[in-house]
Amino acid sequence: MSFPHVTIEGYPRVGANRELKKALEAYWAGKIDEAAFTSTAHSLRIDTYRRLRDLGLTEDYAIPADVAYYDQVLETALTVGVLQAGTLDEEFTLCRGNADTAPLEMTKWFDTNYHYLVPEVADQAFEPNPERILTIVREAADADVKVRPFLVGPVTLLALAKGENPLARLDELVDAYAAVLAALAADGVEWVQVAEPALVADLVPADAELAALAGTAWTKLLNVDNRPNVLITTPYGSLREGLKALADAQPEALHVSLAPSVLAEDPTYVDRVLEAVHPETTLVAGLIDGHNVWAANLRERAEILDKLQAGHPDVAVSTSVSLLHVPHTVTAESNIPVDVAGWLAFADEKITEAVALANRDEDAFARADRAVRTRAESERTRNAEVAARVAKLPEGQVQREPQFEGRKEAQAELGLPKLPTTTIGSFPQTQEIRKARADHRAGTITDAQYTEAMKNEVAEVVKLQEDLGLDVLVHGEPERNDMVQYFSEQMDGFISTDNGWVQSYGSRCVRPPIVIGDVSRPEAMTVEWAKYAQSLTDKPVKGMLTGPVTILAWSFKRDDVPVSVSADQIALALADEVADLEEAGIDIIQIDEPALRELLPLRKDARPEYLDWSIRSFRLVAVDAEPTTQIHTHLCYSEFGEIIDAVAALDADVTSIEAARSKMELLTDLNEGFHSDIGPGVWDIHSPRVPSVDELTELLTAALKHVPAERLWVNPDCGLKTRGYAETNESLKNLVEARDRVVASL
Ligand code: MET
Ligand SMILES: [Zn+2]
Repeated sequence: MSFPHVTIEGYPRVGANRELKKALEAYWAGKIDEAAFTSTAHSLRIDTYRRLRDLGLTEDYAIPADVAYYDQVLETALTVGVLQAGTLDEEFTLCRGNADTAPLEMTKWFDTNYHYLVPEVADQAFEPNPERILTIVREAADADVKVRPFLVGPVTLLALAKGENPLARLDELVDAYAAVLAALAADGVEWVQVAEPALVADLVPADAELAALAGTAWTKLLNVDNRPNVLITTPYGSLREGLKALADAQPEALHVSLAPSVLAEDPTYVDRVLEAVHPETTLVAGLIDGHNVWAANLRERAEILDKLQAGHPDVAVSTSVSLLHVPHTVTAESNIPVDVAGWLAFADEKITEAVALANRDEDAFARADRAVRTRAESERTRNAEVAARVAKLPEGQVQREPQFEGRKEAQAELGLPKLPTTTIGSFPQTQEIRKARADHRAGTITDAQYTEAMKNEVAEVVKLQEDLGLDVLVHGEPERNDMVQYFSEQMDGFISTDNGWVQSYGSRCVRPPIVIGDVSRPEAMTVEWAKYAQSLTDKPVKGMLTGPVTILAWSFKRDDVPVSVSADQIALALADEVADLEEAGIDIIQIDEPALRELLPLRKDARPEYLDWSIRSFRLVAVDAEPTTQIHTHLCYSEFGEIIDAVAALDADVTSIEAARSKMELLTDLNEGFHSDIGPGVWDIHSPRVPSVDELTELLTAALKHVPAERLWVNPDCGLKTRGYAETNESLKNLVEARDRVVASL
C-alpha cells in the first residue's frame, strides 16, 4: 500500500497531563502494581492514537507508534535483542539501576535535550524479541487504528552504543532486524518506520564510512523477502554521504529533514534530495519544524513542497523531527498573551500545520500569514535600547584585560590558601525550602515571610560552610527553582509556560522557557542574596550566575534572529549583574556553563562558528570585570575533552569541571593552552555515597600529576541541590580533610 500523504515522525509520550510520568513514578514507589501501570500506559497510547486521528492523521499508517516506557533507544535495543529484560522490573533496572546493578549510561540524543540510554555491545548474542512491538501493533488494531511501528535503525543503534567496536556487529544486527520485520509482516503490518539520524551527524566513524556501512546494511535488510514497507527517517539535520547511500538502498519511503534551520545550514539540500531519491521511493518531506515552538510560515513551506512535487512523483508531508521535543499543545496555556499564543505551535498545532500544508488549506495559510506578520511587526519582540547596546559591541572576540597572569597577581589579594576548597553553588533543597517556594508562588505566605525563610536558610548554609572550614563560600541557591528558569523569569524577552512539559529522560520532564524577543534585565537578579550571605562572613562568598549559552540551551530559541544575537543580549544582561555584584562587594563570581557542550553542532564544519559566538557571549559577561574579581566557570553533564580548547578560551580565572566519575581522566586532555586554575570535581554528587578521605586524597594526588598545586582547587562535581544534608556534611568534611592532608604533604 502507498504511504500516507501526511504524517509526523513521532509524538510526545508522557501524555498531555504527564500521565506516563505519574504512572512510572507511582509504580517505582510501589504505589500501584504492574497491572495498574501497564493499563494506564495502554490507555494513554490508545487515547493518543485517537487524538492524532482527530487532528487529521486519518490515513492508515499515518500514526507512528514510537512508544516506550522510558526511552526509545532502550525499546529498540530490547526489541532487536541487543539487550534483554525478562520482566518489567528488569527493564527498569536497566534504566535506573538497583542496589547491586548500575543503570545504563545516559547521554544526549543528537542536538536535543532528550537523553537516551546507551546500550553496551560486547559479544552478547542478539536475540530479537518481536513480541514487544507486535503487542503495540495489535492493541492499536484492536482500537481500530493501523499504526506504523517504530524502531531506531541498526546503524544509529550501533553508532550510539558503547563497546569495543559495536559497528563491527552491524551485519549480525541486520539479521536481528530482519527477524523483527518478518514478524511484523507475518502479522499483516504494511509499514514500519526506522530512524537513522546517525547519518546526519559527524560521529565516529566519519560520515563517508558510516554512509558506506549504512548502504551495505540497508541494501541487505531491504532485500529480505518477508518484510513490511520501510520508511527510513533522517531527523535532526541534512544527510551528506548518507543521502546517496540510503536513497540507493531504495526503501519504499525516505524521510528527510527540511526545517528552515536545516536548509539555512545546507541551502542545496532540496536539490540534492531531488537528485538522489529514486522515483519509486516516496519522498517524505520533513517540512514542519518539530524542534522549535514557532508557528510555521506555511506559504514559504508550500513553495518548497511545490518544488519537491515538481521534481518527484510521490511526496508526503511530515515533521522534520519527532514532536517529542515540544510540549503537547498551546491550548493548555492560559497565561501566554493572546498575540504571542498565535505565534506558537506545539505538537498538536504542528500536526494541524502538516495537515494544512498537505491539503493546501487556504484558510490555514491565511492564518499563518497573519501570525508571521503580527510577529514580525510586534513591539514585543523588539527593544530599541537593547538593539542599540548590542550594535555598539565590538565584532569578533572580546578579551578581558589584563590577561590571565596579570589577573592572577591582582587576585592574590583574596588571600586564598593553597588548594582552596569550595562548592559549586547549590546546597540541599530540603522539603521546607521547596514548600516555602511553593507557598510563596501560591500566595499563601507573604513576600516578607518568604524572604525571611530564605534568609534563614542562607544563614544556616553560611554557618555550616564556616564550621566545615571551606574557603570560598556560597549562599546555597535556596531561592532558585531551576538554574535557567530563575533567570529567565526575571528577564524581559522570555515567557514561561504552565504546562509546556517536555521529556528530558525517563519520567523526568522540564518546562523550558521561550525566548520571544530581545532580552534585557529590568533589575538586579541575584545581588540581594549574595550580599546578604557576604554580610554574614569574612570569607569570600561567590556570586552565582548561569551563563548565556546554558540559558539558551535550556530554552526554546527564537527563529527570527541568529542564536548568537540572543546570546549577546543575555550576556549584556549578565554583565550588568556582574557589575552590580562587584558594587555590592562580591569579589568572586561564578558563571555556570554546564551546557557548553550540548549546543555543539552535529556537523564538524559548523562547530567553529558556534564556539566563536558561544565563547564570545561568555566572555562578554566578564569582560569589564575588575582584575581583582575572580571569575569562575563550572561545567558538567558531558565530557569536555573534545572541546577543552574552547573551555580554555572561556578565559575564566578558575574552572570547576565534572571529573570524579571518570577518575580525573579529563586532566590528561589539559595542555599549555589551558591556563586557568582548575577544580576537577572529586566528589561524584550523583549518588548519596560519601567519598572517604582516602579516596579524595587519592584523586587530588592524581590531579597534582597534571596540575601544579598553585592552580588546583578542591570541589565536588556539581551543585548539591539533589543531595541530603547527612551526606553533604560528611562528604564536605572529608573533602576539607583530604585537602589538608594533601597540602601537608606538599
Ligand atoms: C548543572 S550545574 C549546577 C550549577 C549550580 N550553580 C548548582 O550548584 O546547582
Ligand atoms: Zn554542574
